[in-house]
This record gives sequence, C-alpha cells and structure tokens, in this order.
Amino acid sequence: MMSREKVVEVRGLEKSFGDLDVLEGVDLDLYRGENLVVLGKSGSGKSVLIKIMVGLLKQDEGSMKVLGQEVSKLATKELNSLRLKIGFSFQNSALYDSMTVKENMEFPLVRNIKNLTRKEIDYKIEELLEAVNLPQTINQMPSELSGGQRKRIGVARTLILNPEIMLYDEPTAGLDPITCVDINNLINEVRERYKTSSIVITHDLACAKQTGDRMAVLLDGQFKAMGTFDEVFPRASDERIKSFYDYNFINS
Ligand SMILES: Nc1ncnc2c1ncn2[C@@H]1O[C@H](COP(=O)(O)OP(=O)(O)OP(=O)(O)O)[C@@H](O)[C@H]1O
Repeated sequence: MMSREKVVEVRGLEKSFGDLDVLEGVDLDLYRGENLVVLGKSGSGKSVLIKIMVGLLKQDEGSMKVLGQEVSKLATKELNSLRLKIGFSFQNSALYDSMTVKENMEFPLVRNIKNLTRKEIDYKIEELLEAVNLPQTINQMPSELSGGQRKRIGVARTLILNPEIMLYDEPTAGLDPITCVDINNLINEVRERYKTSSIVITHDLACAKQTGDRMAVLLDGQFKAMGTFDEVFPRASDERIKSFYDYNFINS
C-alpha cells in the first residue's frame, strides 16, 4: 500500500516571461514512492516547472514545496542541500566524454561528499553499475557505449548521491523501441530498489504507460487531465489529449 506522503506539492503556480504566460495556475502532487508522468507539447512549460522545482527559476505566484520546503524561500546553502536530494537524469545523459565511466561516476560523489575512502568510493561505483547491469563498462569511455548504455550510466551516476526524488527528462528520446522498454524497466527497478519518487517527462506514451502510476497532462498552462493511463487515455474527450494518443499509437 503506497504511503500518501507528498514529496512535492505545487499550488496555484504561475510563471510568465513578458507577455508569454507559461504556467497559469499549476497544481500538482508527487507522492512518496510513485512514478508520475508529465506530458505536454513542446513549449508547454514542463522544463519551466522543473526549473522552479530545483530553484533555477522563481515563480511569479503560487507555491512550490519540495520535501516540505518552499523552494523560492530557501537560502543558497539550503537550496544546495535540497538539490542533492533531487537526481536529474538529463535527456542527453550529460556524461563527460573525456572521462571513463568510473571517473564519470566518481565525479559527483567526491565533489559532494567529503572524506570518503577509496574503498567506499569504489564500492559505491560498483554497486550502482551492478544496479544498472553494466559492471563491465567501468573502464570504457562514453563514446564506446550505445545510447541506451549511456542512459543507464547517466541514471547510475544520478543515483550515486541517494536522491529521494528522480527527475527523468525524456528518458526514451532517440532510442529504439526495444531499448526504450529496457529504460522503462530500469525506471521501475530504480523505484523498487532505491525507493525513489519520480517525475518522468516524456512524449512517449508507451513509456508513460509502462512507468507511470499516474499521468498529468499540461495544457494551456495547467494540468488538465490527471489519473491513471486508462483514465486519461484512450477515451479522452479533449481533442488535444486524444490526438496525443492517436499520434503515438495509430500514426507512428
Ligand atoms: N528563461 C526564459 N526566458 C524567456 N522565455 C522562456 C524562458 N524559459 C522558457 N521560456 C519559454 O517558456 C515556454 C515553455 O518552455 P519549456 O522549456 O518549459 O517547454 P517544454 O514544455 O519543456 O518544451 P520541450 O518539450 O520542447 O522541452 C517556451 O515558450 C519558452 O520559450
């Protein structure tokens, strides 16, 4: 039975850039242990929402609480320690090309946690590479890995700081359908193993269906539809939500 503790609570969030109203009263809850999928057209404001969540942008109105703290009110030091609890898995994996897998994994660890012994660092790296099923890549360069492998290493590197919340930005973009299934499984395994709460931003409805406990569709600056996959799709009455579904499952 899933606990109903909220790890993210968004209320009446508004953000404009000049004349452009991007978020116009966003309400959203992320519960501990759930995978929440956020869908929305390009330019609908998904990244703006995430940036407010991690304190890279400030809202004009409304409230963004993460792990009980109002993000816009945090001082730099508090914000930095909150950010350590949020793992961000970037669309392009963001691995350093000039470093081996091991060095890539080590980088956030030694930068953020002082006084670790060599043994502790090696153990942690090995544990995470096992978790994403790629222990054999430890001494390889990112250029020698497939796109799917780079994604997995990116996720492992994000997990190394034990985040409570994971943000996956289009985790399956640019991958073949089989590798997409692999990554979706990984997202679910990470939740089981590390008890993370996750927001998955995606345009891929197969990914949404496979990973999401709930879907939230951002339209005209608000979340218009929220619920399980079957509640939101496939019998959506809103034409725009329906076209999302048709595009993914009929025309592609
Ligand atoms: N710092 C900024 N200054 C001005 N406009 C911005 C800024 N950041 C975002 N925007 C605008 O806000 C809108 C929403 O952008 P956002 O990046 O959140 O879209 P998105 O839903 O993440 O799109 P995509 O799926 O393409 O990544 C866009 O019109 C964008 O141009």
